[in-house]
Amino acid sequence: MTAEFLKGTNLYLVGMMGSGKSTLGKYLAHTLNYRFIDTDDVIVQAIGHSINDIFADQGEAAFRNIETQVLAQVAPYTNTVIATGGGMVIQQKNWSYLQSGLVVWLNVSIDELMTRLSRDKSRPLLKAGNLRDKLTTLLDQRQQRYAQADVTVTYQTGEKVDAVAKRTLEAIQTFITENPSTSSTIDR
Ligand SMILES: Nc1ncnc2c1ncn2[C@@H]1O[C@H](COP(=O)(O)OP(=O)(O)O)[C@@H](O)[C@H]1O
Ligand SMILES: O=C(O)C1=C[C@@H](OP(=O)(O)O)[C@@H](O)[C@H](O)C1
Repeated sequence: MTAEFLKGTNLYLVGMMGSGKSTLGKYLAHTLNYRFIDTDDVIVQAIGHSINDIFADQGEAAFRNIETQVLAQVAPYTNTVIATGGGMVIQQKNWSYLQSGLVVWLNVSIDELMTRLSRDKSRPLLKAGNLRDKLTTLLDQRQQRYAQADVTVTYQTGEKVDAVAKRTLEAIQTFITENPSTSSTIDR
């Protein structure tokens, strides 16, 4: 599929850990013939350590700085789907990069995130304590930021990635039709 309406604009996927940004991002990139980048993967490759180890050795603040640097590096690209880490939205300065493209919030319920993440060991912020409490606290802190996205796609129970992707592209198309000046990769 060539999505003429996108005009090469990058798509940034934001949302909670486990919301499916990487899964949907790969699918969308394949569908659109776009490149796919996962900012966490870029960080792991650049630093040579897992996200868990970076948090443990250098702390969250250092991770957030690296995350911003990676975002700054990928922002000039075009024709790219970028799956961001769940905390990318926290820092306001990151929004200047995110808004160089089109931002999509993958909004997934805490119950669904619980199902997906209950056995996960790769996410340092979920390591200790009660998973539901942690997710609820993080979502409370971040929800307003996620809601700054151009497009919100709310996951419907049981929906497979192809169905989520179809709805995402429809929502993006509607957004661009209603906001024609935002479909350019420059001067947003
Ligand atoms: N539509 C979906 N339905 C069910 N499980 C999903 C869906 N999309 C992703 N997942 C699963 O949820 C987990 C987290 O997905 P992932 O893409 O890594 O999320 P994120 O990149 O947002 O952290 C993975 O196990 C993935 O297979
Ligand atoms: O929500 C967060 O603060 C984080 C989300 C993770 O990415 P995913 O959203 O891809 O799991 C990763 O960047 C790190 O563990 C911190």
